[in-house]
Amino acid sequence: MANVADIKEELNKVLYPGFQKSIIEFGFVKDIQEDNGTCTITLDITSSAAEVEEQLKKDISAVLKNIGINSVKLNISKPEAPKQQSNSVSGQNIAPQIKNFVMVSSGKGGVGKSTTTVNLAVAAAMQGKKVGILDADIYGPNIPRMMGLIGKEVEVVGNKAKPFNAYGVDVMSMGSLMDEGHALIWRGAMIMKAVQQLLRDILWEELDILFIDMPPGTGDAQLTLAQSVPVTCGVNVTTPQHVALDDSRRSLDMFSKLHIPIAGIIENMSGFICPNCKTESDIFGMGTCEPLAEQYNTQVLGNLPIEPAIREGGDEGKPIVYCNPETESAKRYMSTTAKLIEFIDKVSDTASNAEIQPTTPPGVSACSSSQNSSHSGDSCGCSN
Ligand SMILES: Nc1ncnc2c1ncn2[C@@H]1O[C@H](COP(=O)(O)OP(=O)(O)OP(=O)(O)O)[C@@H](O)[C@H]1O
Repeated sequence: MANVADIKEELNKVLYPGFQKSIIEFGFVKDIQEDNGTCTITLDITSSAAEVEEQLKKDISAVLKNIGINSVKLNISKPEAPKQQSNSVSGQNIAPQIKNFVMVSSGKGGVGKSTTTVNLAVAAAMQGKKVGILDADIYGPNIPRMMGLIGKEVEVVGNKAKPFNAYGVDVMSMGSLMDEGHALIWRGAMIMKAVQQLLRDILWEELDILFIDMPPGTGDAQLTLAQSVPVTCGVNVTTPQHVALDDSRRSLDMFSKLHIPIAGIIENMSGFICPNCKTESDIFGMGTCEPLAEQYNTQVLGNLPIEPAIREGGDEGKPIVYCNPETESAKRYMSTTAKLIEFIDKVSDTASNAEIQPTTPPGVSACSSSQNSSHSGDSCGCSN
């Protein structure tokens, strides 16, 4: 009858799949028990792949048969398989301390994307979340003004920059890192580097949600972001006019191509609330985003009216949702944010960027068709 030493000798012949060393040499065999012809082996392996486990079972049974053991019980402990999340085989995440990344996009400029980002972020902080805003709108970084941070110096710790904090929200903007009024001509590779540095070289604390204010359109910044971190979901901001909705479609298509779950559309400048009589009137149209949302199997997260206090809040660095919470707009920002958080909670564990691979060699723009193009506002190379 075979004893534990005999069993160990046989197991020394079992190679770990894909390697030239045995499971004994690797130290994977943690325990061997022999009881009346039944052998119980405890293995601690490093792969979560089912094929590895199957192969080991086959090989161990085969070698033990040689010494008359036909009944083998294997207890294999292995690492948990990584969770399949939304959107790279690389699965890059250069800012793992942040739980959720929300990409705020718009098909075109001037629809209120930055205003919306600020108020959503402040509202989320007011609802108890640890929140940050990354202003990646390199062509028009407006977040410092809207958060009352104009003229504030960036604090550098070691070789990293510390985010500002305003209204309970951590904030960093390209605008705070560039000389004021200094316009840069951004090329594809520069954009990619800037977006990555804003994630990697900023001392972001542990956050529940990082809201990312993207440049308008669908270009290098969007693709780089999706390749660098697992984006939890995307929010599209639009105005209700049909011309704006056409641009929004491109933005929503981009989310789909990048496997980013669409949290919803925010219809901004949806009706006008008169500051005097408080009546709401239709200016650019209202409710036109519902069919668009249906088409993309998503929802309208909220309708924000044109309210002069929203613009004033932006210009003065006093977000309406925090500074004028009694206004209709502030209430709508709060309910829109609650809906967004509900969506984030639903999809949070599924976000990944494992399928998004660089489409061009490092240093070359992934999206621009020409390396010399300075601003590829609406060219999404991801589709090529
Ligand atoms: N609902 C609103 N009511 C009143 N004013 C608004 C509203 N939304 C945005 N605005 C104003 O419209 C202007 C453009 O807004 P904002 O800068 O947020 O747009 P944007 O889409 O981020 O633009 P860009 O992409 O060009 O940076 C700002 O002056 C802002 O205060």
